[in-house]
Amino acid sequence: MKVLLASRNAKKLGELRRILEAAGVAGVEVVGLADVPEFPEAPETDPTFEGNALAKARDAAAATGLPSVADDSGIAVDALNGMPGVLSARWSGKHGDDAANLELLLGQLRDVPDERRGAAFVCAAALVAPGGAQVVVRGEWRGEIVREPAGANGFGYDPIFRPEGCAGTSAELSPEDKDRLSHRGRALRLLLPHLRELAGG
Ligand SMILES: O=P(O)(O)OP(=O)(O)OP(=O)(O)OC[C@H]1O[C@@H](n2cnc3c(O)ncnc32)[C@H](O)[C@@H]1O
Ligand SMILES: [Mg+2]
Repeated sequence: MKVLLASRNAKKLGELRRILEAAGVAGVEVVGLADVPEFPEAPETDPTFEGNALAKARDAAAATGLPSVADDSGIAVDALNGMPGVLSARWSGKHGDDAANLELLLGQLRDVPDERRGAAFVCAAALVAPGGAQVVVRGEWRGEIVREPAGANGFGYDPIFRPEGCAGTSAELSPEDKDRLSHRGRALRLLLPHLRELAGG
C-alpha cells in the first residue's frame, strides 16, 4: 500500500519520511507530493492543529486517491498565550521564512525573563483513507525559548528551542535524537497502529 506524506515543507517531509521508514510498517511504501500529480494547496484556516492536519490529509487523499498523512505543527509559547501556534509557518508574514519567523519571535520575547520562557512544539498528525476513514493524533515536546540561536540541524524554530532535559537546542540534536524525542516522532508513533490496520496487518 502506498501512503502519501502530504507536506510541502522539504525539511518536515524529510522528518516524516525518516520516522515512518525507521518504524518500518510492513506493506507500506511512503511517497511524497513530488511523486503524485500536482494539486493546489488549500489555505490552513482552522484555529487548531488537528483541524488543519485533517484538512491537509483530506485534500491529499481526495486529489490522489491515496491514503494520506499530513502534519500541522508549530511552536506554542507560554508567555504569548500559545502563539505563534497554528501561525508558526507565517509568523513574520512570510510563509516558510524560518529566519524571519525566528528573529521576530526572539524579539517579542526579549523582555521575558528566563523563568517564563516555557514553550512547546506541537504536532497534530492526521491519516485519511480515500474511503473517508480518518484519525488525528497529537504529540507535544516541552522546552524553553533560548536567547541566541544555536545549532544547524532541523528547521524552523529548532535553533531557539531547548527541549526539557537537553543541554542545547533541538537544532543541536542529531536527526535520530530529534526523532526519538520530538513532537513529530511522538505523534507519528501514535499513528503507526492505524497505518498497520489500514495496510491490512
Ligand atoms: O503545511 P506543510 O506543507 O506541511 O508545511 P508548513 O511548513 O507550512 O507546515 P505547517 O503549516 O505545519 O507549519 C509548521 C511550522 O511550525 C514550525 N515547526 C514545526 N515543527 C517544527 C520542528 O520540528 N522544528 C522547528 N520548527 C517547527 C516551522 O516554522 C514550520 O514551518
Ligand atoms: Mg503549512
